[in-house]
Amino acid sequence: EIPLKYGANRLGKRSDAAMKKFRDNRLGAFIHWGLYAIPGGEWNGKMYNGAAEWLKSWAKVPADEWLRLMDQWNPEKFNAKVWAKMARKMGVKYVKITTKHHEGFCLWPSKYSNYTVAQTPYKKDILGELVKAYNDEGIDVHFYFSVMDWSHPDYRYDIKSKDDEVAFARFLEFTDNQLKELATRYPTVKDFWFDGTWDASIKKNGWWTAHAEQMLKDLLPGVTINSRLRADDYGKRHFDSNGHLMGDYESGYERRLPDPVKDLKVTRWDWEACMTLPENQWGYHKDWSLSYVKTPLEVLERIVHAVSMGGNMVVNFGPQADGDFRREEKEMADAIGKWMQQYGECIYGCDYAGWDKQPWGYYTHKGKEVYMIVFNPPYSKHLVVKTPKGTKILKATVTNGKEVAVTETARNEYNVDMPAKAPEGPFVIKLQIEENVSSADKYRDALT
Ligand SMILES: COc1ccc([C@@H]2N[C@@H](C)[C@@H](O)[C@H]2O)cc1
Repeated sequence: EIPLKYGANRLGKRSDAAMKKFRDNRLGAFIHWGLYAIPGGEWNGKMYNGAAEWLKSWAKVPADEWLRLMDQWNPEKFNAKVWAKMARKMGVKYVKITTKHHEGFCLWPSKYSNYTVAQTPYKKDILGELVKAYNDEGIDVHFYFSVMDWSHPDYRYDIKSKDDEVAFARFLEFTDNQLKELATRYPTVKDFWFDGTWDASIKKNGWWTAHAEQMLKDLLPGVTINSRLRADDYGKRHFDSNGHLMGDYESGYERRLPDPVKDLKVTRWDWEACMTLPENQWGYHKDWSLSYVKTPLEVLERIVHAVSMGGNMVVNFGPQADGDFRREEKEMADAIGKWMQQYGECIYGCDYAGWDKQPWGYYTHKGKEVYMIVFNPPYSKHLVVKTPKGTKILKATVTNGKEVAVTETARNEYNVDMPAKAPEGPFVIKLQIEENVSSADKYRDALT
């Protein structure tokens, strides 16, 4: 292996209680909220169909002009308790909040910046209100933090001169100060999800990313840090130059998921995916007709898909400038929450089952049970299940308790019957299994 000073500082999954809680949570929500919610994708009468939180970039708005949006920041409908109830009803176990996105506007009254809620008509500490409200509902809070900061004169995309070096060193100190401020003002925070770390300036300062991870872990024992923060001695990101995952979980699955057959390598480490409802929009965009908007069923399938491969899923919400949510997002939270109410046991605390993927849906696993989550019921009315060598199915029950017949059809192959009355939407069959059964079977392999 290549000797590294700033590579992975641990091999394999973390096994401590804090990481177990991160993993068992499984379902989270993202909140992307900042000045970008005010223009909502439109600038000087022109609608931009790129990500609304990137409007400053698309419309080439100078930082001082963009930050004047602060004068309009006064979300009169904002009520952290209402947000927290919506999250609880959706069944999310954690919420990731944009403390500061690329624009540099801080949802907390940072003393290291003039671009914070304290300098707006709203004045109050939005982040503090949200942390308390979510925690009061038993929901963990994670912080999204963008290292790239378009408001800061010392940010550099690359380091090409001594001046760049000096300015960027000041910028990294500013960033350290903000991170320490977040960790000390909000000590119940459970995770930092770094973004805006792809530029050459960061890749040339891999040491700092290792230092930032360690600094937060010293301040908040147990806190989790995403791989996207990290660059090693040679600028390699997420996985170091020896191929080892840096940080505590992989955070590369943004608006995409690993293939359930070809990408089974992801089951070897912890990972968390995040997704949007319209294709590109994380921040509030006033016109969702510009791209396809996923249905609750399509969101649900992505949640189950992630958990079936040992990952977490974070579903994004982009609140309006007034502090309320758009109708589509309220309906999404309701629909997902209803399903999680009935079938959440196949998500929370569950992991990859290690069984071959079948066309009817996904497996998850917890303790001695394997769950079948059926999205595509077959005309045959039989759900084909192939178990690993030595594993037998003892019993199959629909989560309402009714048993369904299980017929062994070949070695380690079964037909699990669809329930007589197929439920309206995706449903769950719970399998009781016995492992390491060594039984001589009546089957002969074909000689070919
Ligand atoms: C240049 O491509 C992107 C796309 C999205 C992002 C940010 N990551 C997501 C989690 C959102 O915060 C989005 O703004 C950054 C760069």
